[in-house]
Amino acid sequence: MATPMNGRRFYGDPTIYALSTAPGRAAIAIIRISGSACKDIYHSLCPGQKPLKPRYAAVRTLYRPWAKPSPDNLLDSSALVLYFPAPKTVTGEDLLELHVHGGTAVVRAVLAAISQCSSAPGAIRYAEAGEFTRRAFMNDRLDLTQVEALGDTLSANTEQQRRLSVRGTTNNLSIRYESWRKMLLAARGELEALIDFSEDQHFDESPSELASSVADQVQDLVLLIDTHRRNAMRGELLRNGIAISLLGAPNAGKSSLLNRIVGREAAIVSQEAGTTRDVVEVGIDLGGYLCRLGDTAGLRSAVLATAKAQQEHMQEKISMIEEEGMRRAKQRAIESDVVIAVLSLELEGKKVVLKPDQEVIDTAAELAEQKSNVLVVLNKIDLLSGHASELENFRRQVADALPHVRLENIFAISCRDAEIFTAPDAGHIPSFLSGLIRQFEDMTSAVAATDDDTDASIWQESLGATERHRLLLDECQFHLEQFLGQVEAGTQNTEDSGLEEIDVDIVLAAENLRDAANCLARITGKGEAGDVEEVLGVVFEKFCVGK
Ligand SMILES: Nc1nc2c(ncn2[C@@H]2O[C@H](COP(=O)(O)OP(=O)(O)OP(=O)(O)O)[C@@H](O)[C@H]2O)c(=O)[nH]1
Repeated sequence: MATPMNGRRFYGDPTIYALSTAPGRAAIAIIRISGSACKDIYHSLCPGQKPLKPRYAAVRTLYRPWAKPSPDNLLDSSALVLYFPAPKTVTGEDLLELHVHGGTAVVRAVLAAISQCSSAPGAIRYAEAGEFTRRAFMNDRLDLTQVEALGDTLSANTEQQRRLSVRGTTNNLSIRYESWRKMLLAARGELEALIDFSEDQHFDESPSELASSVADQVQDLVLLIDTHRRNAMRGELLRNGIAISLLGAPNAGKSSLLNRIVGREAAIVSQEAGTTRDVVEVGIDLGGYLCRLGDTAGLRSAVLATAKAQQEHMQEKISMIEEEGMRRAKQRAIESDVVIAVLSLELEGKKVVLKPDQEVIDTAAELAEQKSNVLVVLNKIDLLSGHASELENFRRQVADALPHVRLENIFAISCRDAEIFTAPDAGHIPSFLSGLIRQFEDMTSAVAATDDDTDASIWQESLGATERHRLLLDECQFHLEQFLGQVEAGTQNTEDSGLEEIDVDIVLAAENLRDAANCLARITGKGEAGDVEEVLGVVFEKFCVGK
């Protein structure tokens, strides 16, 4: 059944068909058929009608197969039919497209008719999920990186996911991986020539010169791969969503802010401190970025009491449940891509004060020092009515307490004003959101390989690399570093012992280059058959029937 084609298994039989548009009532439904029986199916459904001109749309009447073309046997009175001959088709096989009227009964009747077009059992069957794309891959019409990008395109929900996946459907990523692989294979070839011919042939370079020039090339490649991996991680933020944590003292207004951002009452807001005990997570599209926004339990120092307890001169102990809530809040913040520390102004008698809890400040300061991903919002600025000039002082106080947070990342807001008023920037929430989206842009734009490399746009496509690519690149980098370590140690030995010949185990070094090249081949699907089959299952899981 299977015949070899371009070194891969050719998926010639059986012919597959499927409804490629969404099921349900619609103006038009498109049925795709791929395989060697396309022409036979056409002649069975459109008996006596003109042959199709390849790649031209034609209007045809569809009848039940093997039946007289009479009104009784009519399936669809006018369908648009297109025929694409192999091999330059989306699947690499003959392809027939039937654009029929989108009524459920019409579609069902045409699908049933297609399955009856051949008397040979199993020659024509309904396609499995992703089978058209699988055939495109098997017939070299798409490589694995393009297949993955296609899967992402189909599941893209936000604008940024769409942009990322559409970029990946070109084969630029594969071209890059292939060029790296070829470079490694050439380097390996040079090294192996040393083993095979060094005894009886003269080389322009001495063995040690050759080893160090190969090491220089490999070193450059390691830098490129490392940049590519960093960009892949940035792309993963777009694909998987940016995790955001709201961190702050009880009653600072975390739940109120979450509700203002989401635009609905996703979290409970209450005057009672400690309302949020566990992480409340909401998925949201912010400016085209998929985000997972988490409201967390309030953080407070053990010695500090709530406002009510303070007034009554008593201290509240932190219960075990609250302690667990705080632990989860901190853990979630550590694991998040962005942390929003919510501080609030409070009324002390008639005076408005900023009394941030030390636990919140310490946690935010530590996070800001480790990664520059902390934004601060100073909430409840409506309490300042009439004393708005004091706001700058409060902002400065926050900046002093959190020196690693940039001043432009400290925002003053009022969740209450945002709730009550309808003005475009009520409560300054939209200004804060613009700042948040700027942070997303910074985190997800491509980085260049070196500081001198000012044009990061050539790295743009690296954002489309998937987690699978990144893991294989990690493995590739490991082998390259092994190689560099061997050359370095060998060169050192040569120098120390005054040897003329380089003391590097060339066989082992070449083996590392081979393993590194193989990792790159596995990314594009040009690896060994077993590897390819293994990833195919994972990649095609995402696909729907008809794609
Ligand atoms: N004046 C004023 N009050 C606010 C503002 N934002 C929130 N509040 C009030 O502050 C109180 C606490 O708000 P929440 O949003 O529940 O605070 P929280 O940080 O989620 O509290 P916990 O769940 O206890 O951690 C509620 O009574 C809110 O109405 C604001 O901008 N101005």
